[in-house]
Amino acid sequence: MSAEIIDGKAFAEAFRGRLAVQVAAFAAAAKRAPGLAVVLVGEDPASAVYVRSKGKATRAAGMESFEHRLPATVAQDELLALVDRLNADPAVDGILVQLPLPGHIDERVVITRIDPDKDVDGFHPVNAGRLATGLEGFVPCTPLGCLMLLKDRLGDLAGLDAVVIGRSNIVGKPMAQLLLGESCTVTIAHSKTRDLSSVVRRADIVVAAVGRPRMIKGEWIKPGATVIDVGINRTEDGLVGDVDFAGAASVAGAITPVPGGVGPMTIAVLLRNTLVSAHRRASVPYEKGSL
Ligand SMILES: Nc1nc(=O)c2c([nH]1)NC[C@@H]1CN(c3ccc(C(=O)N[C@@H](CCC(=O)O)C(=O)O)cc3)C=[N+]21
Ligand SMILES: [Mg+2]
Repeated sequence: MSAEIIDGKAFAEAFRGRLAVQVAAFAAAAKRAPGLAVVLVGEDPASAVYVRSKGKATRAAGMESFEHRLPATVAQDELLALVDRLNADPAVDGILVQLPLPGHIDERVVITRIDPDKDVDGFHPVNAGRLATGLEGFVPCTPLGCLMLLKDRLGDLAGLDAVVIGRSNIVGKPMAQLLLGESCTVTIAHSKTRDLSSVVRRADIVVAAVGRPRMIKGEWIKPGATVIDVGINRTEDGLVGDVDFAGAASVAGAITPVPGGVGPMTIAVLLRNTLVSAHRRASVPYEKGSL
């Protein structure tokens, strides 16, 4: 084992500590705390765990957490009506509707109903368009968390070869946009990519977001590369990533573990996006780059 282990959990904790200070400064200026509304539909146990830990982290940072639980059988119109109320609520700076939603609900319709300026997940097409065209908006939490870890380790990313494996709207596509914005040479690989091992082998930065346990092999990794594992796969041997960790750690320069890598960053960035939203909505200025 030669790779440095990137401690996302420690990084996220330190970041949340700095955020709490900035939340207090916002609250003093605006005479209110930033507010995050989280909507959970149904009783999926994994989703319930995430929503609970989001609520805890929100309160620990000094923000207000508004939690809404709806039964799995709720009508789409009822969910949309809740989104409308949250859009109109001045105490709510950020809205997160936990995905996946039950099969009878069209996720695109729900996401598109969220006010783009409260869409702290960055899933609304308006925010995807803003990211793609370099406008200010909200960037999805997981890819932004990955970028923070990469910049912390590598500094300037300009000119580096980056491969993103996975093309979802939530991780792969926004991750590729962010890396392009940092002037990386970006390749997006996916299930139809031919000779994936050769594509991965030329990368200085590998971001794995495919959702297949241990799919990315150590022999594919260029010696010294930085490997970011977004995978959260529940298997018989517990939680594992999309990367064969033991194999990759013997060749990579640095690698994120699962758990304790990208996951905790996702929640920290959610709080960060909510604080940014509060600043914008209350017209309280903040120092660029401080958040
Ligand atoms: N609208 C919406 N926004 C989301 O951001 C969203 C979502 N829906 N649906 C589900 C996924 C998943 N997700 C995670 C957040 C934190 C960890 C996390 O903190 N993981 C820890 C512990 C994991 C564990 O022990 O289960 C770790 O990786 O170390 C993981 C996954 C956010 N998601
Ligand atoms: Mg659905």
